[in-house]
Amino acid sequence: MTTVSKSYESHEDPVIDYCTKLTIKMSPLQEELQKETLEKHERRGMLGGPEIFVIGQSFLNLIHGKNVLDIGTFTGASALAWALAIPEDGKVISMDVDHSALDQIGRSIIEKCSKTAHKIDFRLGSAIETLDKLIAEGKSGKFDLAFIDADKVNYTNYYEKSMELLRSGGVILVDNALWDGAVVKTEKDEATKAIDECNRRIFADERSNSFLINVGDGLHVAFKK
Ligand SMILES: C[S@@+](CC[C@H](N)C(=O)[O-])C[C@H]1O[C@@H](n2cnc3c(N)ncnc32)[C@H](O)[C@@H]1O
Repeated sequence: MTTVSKSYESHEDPVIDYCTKLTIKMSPLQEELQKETLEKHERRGMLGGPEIFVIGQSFLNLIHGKNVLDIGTFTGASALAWALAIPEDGKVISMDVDHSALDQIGRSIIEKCSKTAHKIDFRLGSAIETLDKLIAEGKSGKFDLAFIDADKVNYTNYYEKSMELLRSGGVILVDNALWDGAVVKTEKDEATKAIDECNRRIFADERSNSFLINVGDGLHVAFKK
């Protein structure tokens, strides 16, 4: 079985190489952040794939997106990608339980560009709590895109809360939706079961139009009706 590994990892499929080479476009700031993360962080495999960022940026352009939920910050690469794609008055709320990777690597790189940095609001704490707080503050229906990329056991919860917070026509991107192919295996650990459950929940959900694509580590795309 072939699944597509992240484009910054080595793999042996020349067709995938061809596709990613002719898809990935990164700003110098993104290149620096990717390089520093891959060179310096011991959990570098958590870094989002740049082809996923291009897809998300394209959706943001398509739907004229301004307000983004970035669920799982790590070194800030996905937050930076969305900030680069939204207008001056847009906002990315990026959430994580741990800011050590951001403080070690991403924050100083992102802050070099004042035109982009002010668009990102990094929130420390459980993403469930951050999303619930946004709902309690009356922000339901105010967001254009949600990128789900934090702890896998909460994927369905993140999907549900994102559906609540998105406006009609908004898009949810669920990263790692194939989990290196583990979703099709008979034996599944807790994370794999949770991703599989979320994929099936999205497929059955009449509130959205969706498709699951074999790009990167799998990307489930759902447009809120
Ligand atoms: C795969 S990384 C995010 C990668 C990032 N989106 C990117 O594109 O480079 C997942 C992140 O989720 C965070 N995380 C794990 N559990 C969490 C939780 N319950 N709430 C918020 N963040 C969580 C981890 O600390 C980690 O930084």
